[in-house]
Parts: sequence; C-alpha cells; structure tokens
Amino acid sequence: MSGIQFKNVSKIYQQGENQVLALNDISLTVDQGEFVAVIGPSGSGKSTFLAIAGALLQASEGEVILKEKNLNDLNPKDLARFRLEEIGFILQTSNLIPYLNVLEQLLVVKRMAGKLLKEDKEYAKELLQSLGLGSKLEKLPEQLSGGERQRTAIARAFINDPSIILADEPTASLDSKKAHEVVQLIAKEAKMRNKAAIMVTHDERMLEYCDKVYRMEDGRLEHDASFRPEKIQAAQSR
Ligand SMILES: Nc1ncnc2c1ncn2[C@@H]1O[C@H](COP(=O)(O)OP(=O)(O)OP(=O)(O)O)[C@@H](O)[C@H]1O
Repeated sequence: MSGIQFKNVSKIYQQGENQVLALNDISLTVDQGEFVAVIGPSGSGKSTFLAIAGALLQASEGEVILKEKNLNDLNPKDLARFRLEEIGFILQTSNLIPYLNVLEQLLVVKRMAGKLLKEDKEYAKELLQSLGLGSKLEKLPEQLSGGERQRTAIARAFINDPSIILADEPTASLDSKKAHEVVQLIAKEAKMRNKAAIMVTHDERMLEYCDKVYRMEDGRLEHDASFRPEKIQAAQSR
C-alpha cells in the first residue's frame, strides 16, 4: 500500500505551562488515487493535521507512515528531502515566484530535487497542458488570472511525482466558478496520476469532488459515513 497512514496520532503543543491537545488519537488511511476532504471549525486541528501529513511538524504520539517510513523517525534533513520529493503542496494562494514564467515555476522545483532532465521538461509541459495552461507557458504570474495561477500551483505540486498531494484551502482566494474548476482539476489529476490527496476546506460546496469526508472537531477526526458524492451529484443534476 502506498498513500499515507495515520496511526493513533496525537499532537500536543506546549504553551508556557499549559498543554494544548491539538490532535487527539487520529487514525486514517488515504490510499493512492483517493481524494479526501477534511472539514471542521476554526481551531479544530486541521492545520496541525496537514502540517504533520506534510512533514512540517512531527507528531507527539503515534505513527505517520508514508512510503513505508514513519515520519516521526526521520531527522530534519531527511524530512526536508522527503517533503521535496514525496509531498506536493497546494496552498490558499498560489505563491508563485514573480519573475519566473509558468513553465519555469515547475522546472525550478524539479531542479531543487536534483538534475533537470529533458524528459522533466516534457512532463512539465504535459502537466500544464492537462491543466489547461498549454498556451500560457511563457506568461509571468502577473499576466495570469487567479484561477490560472492556482492551476499553475497545482501543476507545480505534481512535478516531482510525489506520493501525496496536500491542499490547504485551495479555493480561498477564488470566486465560486473558479473554485469548482480548481478542485475538479485537483481531483482529476490525483486520480489520473494515482496520488493520495487530502484537502482541508471550509467550503462544503467542494466536497462533491471528494471520495470521502472527514470532520475534525476538538482534535478528533471522524469519518462522515453519511457522505456520498453520488448523492450530491444526483441532487445537482435534478
Ligand atoms: N504553535 C502552537 N502553539 C500552541 N498552540 C497551538 C499552536 N498551533 C496551533 N495551536 C492550537 O492548536 C489547536 C488547533 O489549531 P489548528 O491551527 O490546527 O486549527 P485549525 O482547525 O487549522 O484552525 P483554522 O481553521 O482557524 O486555521 C488550536 O487550539 C490552536 O490554538
């Protein structure tokens, strides 16, 4: 099994003399090719969860397994390499580099992970084409619309062929139409390239593109078994 597994994960923040239990005994598996959403109120632990899945933070207890490795066992140097090679991030805003064109936004990430090969450039173009940016390769971020910028960020998340895609409120800066487009594309790319993908969102309208929904409350994560994407799609087509 590839994808990511959380086994009885807890995270405690030390704040002066107080301890904050931000994640409380979370277990979850996201398989390759599966796209899941995590929703929940402010302060419930979503960012903490995503930071641990993304190897930006380590759990206080439990195991986080990615590519047969427990992320808790890695040292900071290995964690940094792991992040670069195995994790694709899509954030609230696209965070593109202002002076690089669309194609270079991807190539620079590839270069950071190692040598840039000719086939990497072909793969970058294929990804951008797949995200509807085939005619925008030479454009700078300032020449793109908000949706196009976010689509470039999606392509960038996939360029290193990571094991997992993590999206943190990827529609926060977009209008409703663009938001649908962007989440639909994340779902499509994750399925096509057989990646495990997790999206944290406040936006319940985006759930129809996900295979499963988990609800976070006070650091606990519950699978919403009543969620059926087919039901939403059927209701919308009526
Ligand atoms: N560095 C930290 N030190 C201490 N407490 C923290 C730290 N980061 C988060 N917390 C606490 O942990 C809990 C979970 O926070 P987290 O940011 O994960 O929630 P969230 O669901 O992402 O919230 P939001 O939707 O507002 O971003 C909160 O009680 C928060 O105050």
